[in-house]
Amino acid sequence: MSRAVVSLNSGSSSIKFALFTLGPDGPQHAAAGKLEGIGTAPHLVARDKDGTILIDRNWDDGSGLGHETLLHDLFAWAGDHLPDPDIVAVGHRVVHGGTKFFHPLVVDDALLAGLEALCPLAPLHQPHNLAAIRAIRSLAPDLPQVACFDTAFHHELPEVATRFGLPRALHDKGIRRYGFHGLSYEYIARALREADPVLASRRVIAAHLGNGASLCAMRDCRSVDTTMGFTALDGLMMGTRCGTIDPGVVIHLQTQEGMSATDVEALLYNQSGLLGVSGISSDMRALHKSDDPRAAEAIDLFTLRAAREASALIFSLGGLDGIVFTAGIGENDPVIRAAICERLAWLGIAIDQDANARNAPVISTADSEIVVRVIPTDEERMIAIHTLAALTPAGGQS
Ligand SMILES: Nc1ncnc2c1ncn2[C@@H]1O[C@H](COP(=O)(O)OP(=O)(O)O)[C@@H](O)[C@H]1O
Ligand SMILES: CC(=O)OP(=O)(O)O
Ligand SMILES: [Mg+2]
Repeated sequence: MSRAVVSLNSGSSSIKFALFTLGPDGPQHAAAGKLEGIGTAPHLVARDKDGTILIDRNWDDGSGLGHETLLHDLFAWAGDHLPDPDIVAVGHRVVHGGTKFFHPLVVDDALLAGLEALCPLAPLHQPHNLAAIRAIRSLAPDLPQVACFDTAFHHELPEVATRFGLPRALHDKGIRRYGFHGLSYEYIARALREADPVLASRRVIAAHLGNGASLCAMRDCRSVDTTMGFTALDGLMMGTRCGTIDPGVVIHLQTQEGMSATDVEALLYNQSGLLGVSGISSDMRALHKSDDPRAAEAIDLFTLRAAREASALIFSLGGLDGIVFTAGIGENDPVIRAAICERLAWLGIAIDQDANARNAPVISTADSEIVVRVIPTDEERMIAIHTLAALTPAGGQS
C-alpha cells in the first residue's frame, strides 16, 4: 500500500483537497477536488491524476449544510472510492499565523488554542480551517495534522513594510501588516524559478486573483511588499470584500449609520467587492455574461484597483521586470489580464492577444519591456511538501 498525504485548503465557501502519494521524487499528485458553494448550493467535483472525473455531486437542499457535515460526507466518499493508500498525515492551509506561527507545525491542543485566538483576524477563513482540523481529529484522533500558514511567506517582509501609521504600542500588540496567499506565492516562486530563472531573480509582481485577491512584490522570489495587511480585507477589491477603503468610512458607518461592528464586518467581508458594486454576483464569469452596466462598472473598478495597487508595489520594487497572473481569475480570464496590463501600458507592457486568449505560459510579446506570465497555482502541493517536512525535519521525503 502506498503512503500518502492529504492536503486540505478550507475557504469561506469551499474546501479544496488533494491526495499525494509519496515517491522517491517527493509527493506525486494522485487525486484532487473542490467542494464549493458551502452555505448555498454545495457541489463536489474530484478528478484523478489523469483528469478523469471521480465524482460530480450536488446536495439536494444543501444550503443548511456546514463545513463539518460536508467534510464527513467527503471523507465517507474518499474512503469508499479513492485508492486505499496509507495516509500518514493531513496538511492544512491555515490562513493566519499571527506573529508566533510561521514554520509549518504539527497540530496539538496548544497550537489549536493559539490559532483559535486569531479567528477574529480572518473570520472568513480561520474558523473553517480549524473546523476541518477538529473534524479530522474526531474521525482519526491519532493521524498527525500539520498547519501551514498563509502568512509565512511574508514573514521576512522588511520591518517598515509591516507597519501601519499607528502608535508603536499597537504594532507591538500584533496590529501590523502580515500579508496572505503565501502558500500560493511560494508555489509561484518555485515554479517561476523553474520556468524562467532569470526573471525569478529580478523584480516581479505576482497577482493572485481569485475570490480573494492580492498582489505580492517579489525580488529574487522573496516577498518585499504585498497588498493584504492585518487581515485579508486589505488591498485589491475582491469577490465580496471591499479591499482598501478610507478608514473614515468604517467610523461613519458605526457612528452615523447605526451599524454595529458585526454589521460592518459582514458588509466589508461578504457584501462588498464585485458583488456589492455590481449588485449581481461575486463571480467574474457571471459579470462577463451580464449586459448590466453595473457589472461593467464592477469589472472596471476591479482592474483599476489592481493596476493602482500594482503601481504602488512597483515603487516598493524600484521598477518592474515581470508580472505573473495566477488563481481563478488570473489563470483563466484573458479579458481581466488584458485590462490590467492595458492600465499599466505606461511601463512598456505589450500583450500578445493570441497567447493571452489561450492562457499561454507567456502572454507578453517578444518586444514587451515587461514579461507577463500565467502560472496555475498549487497551494495543495505546497501544503503536502510542508507537511512532509514538518513530520520528517531531516528532508521531508520518506
Ligand atoms: N474561466 C474563468 N473566467 C473568469 N473568472 C473565473 C474563471 N474561473 C474561475 N473564475 C473566478 O475565480 C474565482 C475563484 O478563484 P479561486 O482561486 O478558486 O478562489 P478561492 O480560492 O478564493 O475560492 C471565482 O469566483 C471566479 O470569479
Ligand atoms: C487569504 C484569502 O483571501 O484567501 P482566499 O483567496 O482563499 O479567500
Ligand atoms: Mg484561494
